[in-house]
Amino acid sequence: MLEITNLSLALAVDRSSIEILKEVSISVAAGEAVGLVGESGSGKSMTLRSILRTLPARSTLDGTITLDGVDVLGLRGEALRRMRADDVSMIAQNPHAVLNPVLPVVRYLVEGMHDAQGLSTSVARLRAGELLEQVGIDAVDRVLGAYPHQLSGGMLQRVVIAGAIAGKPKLMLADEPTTALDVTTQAEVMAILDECRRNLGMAMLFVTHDLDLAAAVCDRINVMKSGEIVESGVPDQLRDNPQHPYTRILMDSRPQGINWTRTIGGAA
Ligand SMILES: Nc1ncnc2c1ncn2[C@@H]1O[C@H](COP(=O)(O)OP(=O)(O)OP(=O)(O)O)[C@@H](O)[C@H]1O
Repeated sequence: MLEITNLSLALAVDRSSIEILKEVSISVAAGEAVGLVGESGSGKSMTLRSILRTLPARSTLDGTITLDGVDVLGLRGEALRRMRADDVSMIAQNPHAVLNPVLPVVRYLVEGMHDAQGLSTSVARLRAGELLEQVGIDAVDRVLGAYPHQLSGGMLQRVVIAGAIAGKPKLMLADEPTTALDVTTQAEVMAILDECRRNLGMAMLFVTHDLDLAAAVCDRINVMKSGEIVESGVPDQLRDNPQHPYTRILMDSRPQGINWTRTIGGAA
């Protein structure tokens, strides 16, 4: 469904050009969860931003990105807006940066559904309640009426997930969606995201620096270093028999924290 082929990205900074991505190829089939794992600065977020076409100015892209055969890099205007509204959703690291701090949560969800799906306010309000239930929120009315600063990071990230699944997009881009949360909340939010994705049959490109977490939620994993994919494989293969020295380093430097495979249940 998503095919990224030989994607190279250069950014013009001052008078020079920095190579950010080098011949990156990643495929994600319908309903599949694919991981993109690597250290900070390796180019994971820039890969996601290339798909959404939200790169900084003065970026030069080479290669192709197709979504169900549609040339994403060729989309303009209304076609690009529709792709972002209907086909692809994004969950970023920090939910506080996503919601408007001076508006209650209900406005975020209702306006999102109004803009993307053309729902009336009353229908979108009902749907917002259903979506919050889907992401495991009990006190729906309290959360809908709350302002972002009145909610915990985990609760807010659930709201962002609710917004991201509202239009049942075919592809979810998740950029370290639990990194900004405390450890117990990370596990809860990750389990909700995984469950929603599976229930709706959505594909996901999942960015993390944590190989164990990627192994727990993904069917296949790509390891990225300095803008290049250095190894790809199914989770067991990468964990039990890593081929590239960098994958071995990632294995050896795994954070000792949550046992993700036990928490999520394991995709493989
Ligand atoms: N606006 C920008 N201008 C210039 N360079 C940038 C810009 N944004 C990112 N970069 C550079 O692009 C490279 C890749 O960054 P990217 O954010 O994709 O890394 P990442 O793997 O997602 O890291 P992290 O895990 O910290 O989010 C880095 O070297 C970064 O410094």
